Amino acid sequence: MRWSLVVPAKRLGAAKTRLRPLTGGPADGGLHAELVLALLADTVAAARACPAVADVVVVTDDERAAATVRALGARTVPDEPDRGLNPALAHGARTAATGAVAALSSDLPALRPAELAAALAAAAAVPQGFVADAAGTGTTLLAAAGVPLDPRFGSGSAAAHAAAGAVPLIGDWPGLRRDVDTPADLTAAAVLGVGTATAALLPRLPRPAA
Ligand SMILES: Nc1nc2c(ncn2[C@@H]2O[C@H](COP(=O)(O)OP(=O)(O)OP(=O)(O)O)[C@@H](O)[C@H]2O)c(=O)[nH]1
Ligand SMILES: C=C(OP(=O)(O)O)C(=O)O
Repeated sequence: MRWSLVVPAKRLGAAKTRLRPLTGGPADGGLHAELVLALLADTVAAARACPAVADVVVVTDDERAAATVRALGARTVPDEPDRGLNPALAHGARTAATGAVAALSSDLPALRPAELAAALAAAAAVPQGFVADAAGTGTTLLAAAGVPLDPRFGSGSAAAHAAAGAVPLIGDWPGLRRDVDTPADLTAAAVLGVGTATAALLPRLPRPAA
């Protein structure tokens, strides 16, 4: 089974505010936006390199993010209907080229194509499945095969997805589970090994995460 992946990306300057301490605050010369973009680029590059993935669609109104992910082979769609993360994911899912669709977090710089392939293979066995983040409370992948994607991302989304009938997918997928919300998360991702975009940025951070 091959999958369409939907990746959300709000405007770079507005995203991932918990990472702002890493780049020195609002007057950082655009470094925060570069960091958010690097996390997205490494996530999309790993997804595009996964043989189980037919199509990557990034839901964004950020022109720089759109140009970067298109250069990596992803498609983009506008950030509609402008009602937050879950409606944006549902909108992206409706444009999918396949009947198997998964929402993937945009902040997975340590993602490996092989672990994404393994998680999608596990997801193919159930109508809806999800991968919890490293903390166990959030979600990094929500997959739907033959049924509409029903995204419930946000605080406590692992429990919300389980309550909606999605099956927790279990496997040794540390890069897939390692989303980067905080400086400590970036350190943990660096220990696993991050993609080229994030690796190039780490030495430029005034307060290095790793
Ligand atoms: N396209 C799109 N992406 C969104 C939207 N809201 C959030 N996202 C993306 O979804 C991911 C998780 O979003 P949140 O959990 O709200 O995190 P965040 O606001 O980026 O980070 P913090 O400010 O640190 O809480 C990030 O990659 C965001 O870019 C939205 O309305 N549209
Ligand atoms: C939106 C979510 O994650 P985060 O805020 O960690 O990006 C989530 O885990 O559902």
